[in-house]
Amino acid sequence: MRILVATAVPVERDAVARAFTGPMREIPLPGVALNRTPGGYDLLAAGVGPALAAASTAAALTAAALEGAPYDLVVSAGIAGGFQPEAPLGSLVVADEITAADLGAETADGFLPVTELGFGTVTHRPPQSLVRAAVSATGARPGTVLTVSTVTGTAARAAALLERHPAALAEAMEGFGVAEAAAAHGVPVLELRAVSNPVGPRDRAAWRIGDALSALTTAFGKLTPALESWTPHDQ
Ligand SMILES: O=C(O)c1cccc(C(=O)CC[C@H]2O[C@@H](n3cnc4c(=O)[nH]cnc43)[C@H](O)[C@@H]2O)c1
Repeated sequence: MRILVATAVPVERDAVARAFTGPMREIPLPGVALNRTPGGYDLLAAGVGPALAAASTAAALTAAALEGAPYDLVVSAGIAGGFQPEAPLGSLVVADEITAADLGAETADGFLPVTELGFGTVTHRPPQSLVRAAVSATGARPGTVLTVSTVTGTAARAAALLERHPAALAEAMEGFGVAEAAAAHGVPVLELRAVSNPVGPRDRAAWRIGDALSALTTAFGKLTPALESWTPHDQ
């Protein structure tokens, strides 16, 4: 099983790396660098936001395919804002839906997703069996993880997002981009997030990034055996 784990920034990648023992090997590729674990996981700090995350993930997927050793699974991982009270700080969320929350058009009657404008897609659904395996291994809650290009900073915006996406547990900035790249290569995707801050009014003092990064390390320690025993044919 060849697995690519895409985080946004190096501190998230390093939090994932701490779940593995042994030395990492750096593999430079055009535009990106992979950190390969002794067990063969490739860790990628893919950048912040859906566009850069998609471009970096696509570069890694293309390089692997051209080498004749394509990935079997892509995991989008990192910290996230959690919708309260369902996703408290330090808790884990696994996406059963990865949804681009701000990909569309603002109209006088409200927001229209691109799908209602007649093109594109706004949601990717990871394989249900994989979500179940990840939930059971890590204790994460399953739910929608929104991808946004602008971090929510007001209670009104948080409420508007929840009204449109009642099953949303968390928001982050890369999952949909990573999922688009994976889908273009026909590779399944999973998104795992550790909650570092509440979604809502901006309050930097409320961030618990260290706790979220520790939760991410612990989660990957439990997740990897589950990923390795999962087969893409499971539903
Ligand atoms: O400046 C702020 O108010 C602010 C609040 C929360 C997060 C940020 C970031 O720049 C982090 C972006 C980074 O981390 C993920 N992330 C973490 N929390 C959130 C969130 O509440 N909403 C969206 N993304 C979040 C995200 O995936 C990025 O990689 C700044």
